[in-house]
Amino acid sequence: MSDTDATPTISTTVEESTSEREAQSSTGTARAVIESRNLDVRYGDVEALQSIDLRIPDQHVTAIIGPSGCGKSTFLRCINRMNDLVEAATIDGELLFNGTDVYGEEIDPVALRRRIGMVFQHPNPFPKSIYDNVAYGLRIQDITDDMDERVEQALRRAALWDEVKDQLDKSALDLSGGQQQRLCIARAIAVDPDVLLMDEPASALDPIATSKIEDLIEELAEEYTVVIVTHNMQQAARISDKTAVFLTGGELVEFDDTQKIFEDPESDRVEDYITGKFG
Ligand SMILES: Nc1ncnc2c1ncn2[C@@H]1O[C@H](COP(=O)(O)OP(=O)(O)OP(=O)(O)O)[C@@H](O)[C@H]1O
Repeated sequence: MSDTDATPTISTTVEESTSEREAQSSTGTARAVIESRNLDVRYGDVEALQSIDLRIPDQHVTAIIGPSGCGKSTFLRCINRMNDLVEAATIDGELLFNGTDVYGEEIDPVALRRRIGMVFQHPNPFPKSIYDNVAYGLRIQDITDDMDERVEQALRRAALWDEVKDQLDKSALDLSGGQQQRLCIARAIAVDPDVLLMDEPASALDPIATSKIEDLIEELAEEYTVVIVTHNMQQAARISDKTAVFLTGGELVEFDDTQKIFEDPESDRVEDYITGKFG
């Protein structure tokens, strides 16, 4: 289905939700931009997520932590329907983006992924120039006006402009790993998404590049909702506002303010995980 065929599109859904946004922000409570209700995911016989109920607040950083195989990436990939590409995956329950079920029949996954961008563990720039990487998403949306300005703004917001402004024609593949990852972030935000999903975005980077990405994530949360999967508990504690702890078996055990999770979790299992007793 093309974007123009999708009725209603994700864009109209977002516009319809403005009154909800205003109503909730007036109470001082962040609106949930993503909400899962009773979400179950299986890959064939493997139960990857069990009855996940989670509300991800607007314009904050939410970290998802937990031991290997507990379903963190699966949850992230459900949000923008990347799991559609996995034949064995079956999904039950509800996953709402601005109040609309992203698995609803009327939703176009390509349009959805423009509103919910994704950055992966290993930087994956296209084998094109720095400029063309950032311009890519805009061109496929037929946005051609003010292209130079849009590319510059995305690179600035991704804290990369000063390092690349004199070499925009250079191949993206010639950048360092950390620069490539910031370029991938610039590519994702050039189309002005609402949500950025990040799957261990710094785990392949050295400490200096990691620190730049962490600073950037905190800045991005002023404009976007960021959901980050990380194995690095210090990183989750440093940069996130909310933390969800998934444990083995695909269970969401606790979700709360990050400070509460790390200083005074309700669950003994979460405390054992945080303090390194397992996982
Ligand atoms: N494409 C797939 N096909 C079959 N099983 C899968 C697939 N992807 C994930 N799984 C299984 O689903 C479960 C959850 O995997 P997932 O990758 O979501 O966990 P994770 O918490 O992100 O792990 P890690 O921290 O190691 O990346 C695991 O048992 C995994 O083996």
